[in-house]
Amino acid sequence: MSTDADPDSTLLNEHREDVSRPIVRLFTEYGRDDLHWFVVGVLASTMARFLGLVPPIILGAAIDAIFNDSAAYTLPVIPNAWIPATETGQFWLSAALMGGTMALAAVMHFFRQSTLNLFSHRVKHEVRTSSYQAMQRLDMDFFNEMQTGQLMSILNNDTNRLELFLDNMTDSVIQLVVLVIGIGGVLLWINWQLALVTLFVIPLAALFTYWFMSIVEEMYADIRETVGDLNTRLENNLGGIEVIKSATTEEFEDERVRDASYEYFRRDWLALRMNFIYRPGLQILTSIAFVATFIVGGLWVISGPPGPFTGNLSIGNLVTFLLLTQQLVDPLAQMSEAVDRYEDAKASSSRIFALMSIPVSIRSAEGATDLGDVRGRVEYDDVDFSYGDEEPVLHDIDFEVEPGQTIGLVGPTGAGKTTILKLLLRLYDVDSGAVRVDGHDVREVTVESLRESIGYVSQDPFLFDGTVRENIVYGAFDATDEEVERATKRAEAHEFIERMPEGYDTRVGERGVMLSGGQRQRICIARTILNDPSILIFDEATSAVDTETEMLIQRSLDDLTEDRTTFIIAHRLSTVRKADEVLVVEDGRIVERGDHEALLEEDGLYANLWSVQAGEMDALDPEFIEQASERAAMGVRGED
Ligand SMILES: Nc1ncnc2c1ncn2[C@@H]1O[C@H](COP(=O)(O)OP(=O)(O)OP(=O)(O)O)[C@@H](O)[C@H]1O
Repeated sequence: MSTDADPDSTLLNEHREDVSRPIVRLFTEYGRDDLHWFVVGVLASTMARFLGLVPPIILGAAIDAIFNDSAAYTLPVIPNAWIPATETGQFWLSAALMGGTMALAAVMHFFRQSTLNLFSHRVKHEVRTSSYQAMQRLDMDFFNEMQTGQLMSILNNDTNRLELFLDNMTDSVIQLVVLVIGIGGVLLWINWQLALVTLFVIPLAALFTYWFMSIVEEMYADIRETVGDLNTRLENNLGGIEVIKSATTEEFEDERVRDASYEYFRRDWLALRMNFIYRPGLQILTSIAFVATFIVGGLWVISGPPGPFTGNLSIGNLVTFLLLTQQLVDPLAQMSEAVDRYEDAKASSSRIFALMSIPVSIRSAEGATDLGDVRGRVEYDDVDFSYGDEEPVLHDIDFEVEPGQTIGLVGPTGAGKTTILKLLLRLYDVDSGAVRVDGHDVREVTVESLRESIGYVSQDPFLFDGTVRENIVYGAFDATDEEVERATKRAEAHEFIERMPEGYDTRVGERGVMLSGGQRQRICIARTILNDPSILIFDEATSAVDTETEMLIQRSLDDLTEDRTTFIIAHRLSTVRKADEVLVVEDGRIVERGDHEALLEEDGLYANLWSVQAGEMDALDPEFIEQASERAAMGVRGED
């Protein structure tokens, strides 16, 4: 995985552009199973909002009939026969109806909130687990390109944003739609002419919102990206805290974090500034509607219909109008938040769907069969390989290994040894040629059966946060205590584990930080032994243990490797001395091959490396010394 901040995660962006209607997909693909909760929530929310319209209507009727005595007491829906004849009766009916609808609205709000929250949390859970599943299956090329922080930001921040959106946005939209339709309907029914004065703001608010949305959409996508960059920087620094402290680069890192954080602040601020215009803008529009209704309605009540208006308007009607207009302010003002959340959620879900749509090229082919019992014959047939679009790293790799043989791979750093064996695990596919196991091209068998048959101890042993035991049984979860102990004894790990404060139950810390490099390696070797694979790969697996412990590990591994194909990558040549064949890799090619004795006789690169390690500096070929310093100067493979 890329550990340095590459601000432009092009791979994700390319796919993001192809994602269409992400919000619809959110509902159809992830909300489907819980849609009933959503429907209940929508109904409860709609009911609650409609019930909220009732008290102003009752109040208007009560003012005209009871307090002003200017009209008969009538209510929509309630039959006149049910209405008491006395003013006192009408008064108490009004109080009961207003109290009743408010209480019922509160119950509806309870259902609205609990069901919509349940729906949104479930969708969030589904989206998070699906995006993790999809991500885990992506090719290694993807992890090489993507920043860890970007990925964490998708799995965490983006899914959280969806929840926020589903929680609040649905409700805000319902509130807006119901209130606009409900209030609009009631106002038009009471007095359609005054209603036009009140409702003229609605299309203006819609236009204003459309304009706002078109501007902020890109801004939100930008913000999400900078959050990812900031996360990457923070994660890098926390992971490399030892390097920072020992190199005393705290100030340099302060500066880099400040830069990343400032970039986030800057883009966030740009979007916020738009909000500063949008929110007051909407507020002004709704206030204009309120004041216009008050002026026109007030004049109407005082001295009859003003200007082009006709007909009557009672005080009760005006009070209902003003109360309902006031109710319009809230949802319209909240619309900005809803739009914010919508844009946010759209950017987040398009990132999530983009991640899910990245094609996986390393997967089991259609109709691929399992490898079955592996004998361990391995064949590299004229293999060429390059990482992504970069320069080729391996050229014409061609060798065969018989079942049970032990093969050593040696050569300068960056020569391509690890890469050769990553092709056997099919972490990458060859550019040309083929890698075969027991005669089967690795691309034609299922990836699972291939990888299950291979045990890989990498040069960078990774332990999960958890106990020693949990790390050892990783992949062989049913192993018994006896089996675990047998494996750790073979890996020369049992004794040091026993000496730890809580033995096998000692926690190893994040990435195994509480253990030494050599202890981590031995635990990883034990894990591999326990998984009992047919083919073993030790990539610098004992580089961090002292020579004495390495000798002990090798001795106890001898019977393990005796009848299984084993690859050992080592810089310490004594590690591969007993190998059936040693492949000497230089600059992506196999330049020498043979057993230890034969290679010494050849007097080439291997013989020179051996002399270096044996301390026989005088025996070194001057040409070798010259080439070695060229390689060291270039840092890697000795490319020209
Ligand atoms: N994921 C990657 N993306 C791009 N290039 C890579 C990647 N991994 C390795 N390389 C490059 O491929 C070349 C071979 O690397 P590889 O790790 O196979 O060498 P190696 O012989 O195992 O080195 P070492 O002995 O230091 O472990 C190097 O030049 C390295 O920079």
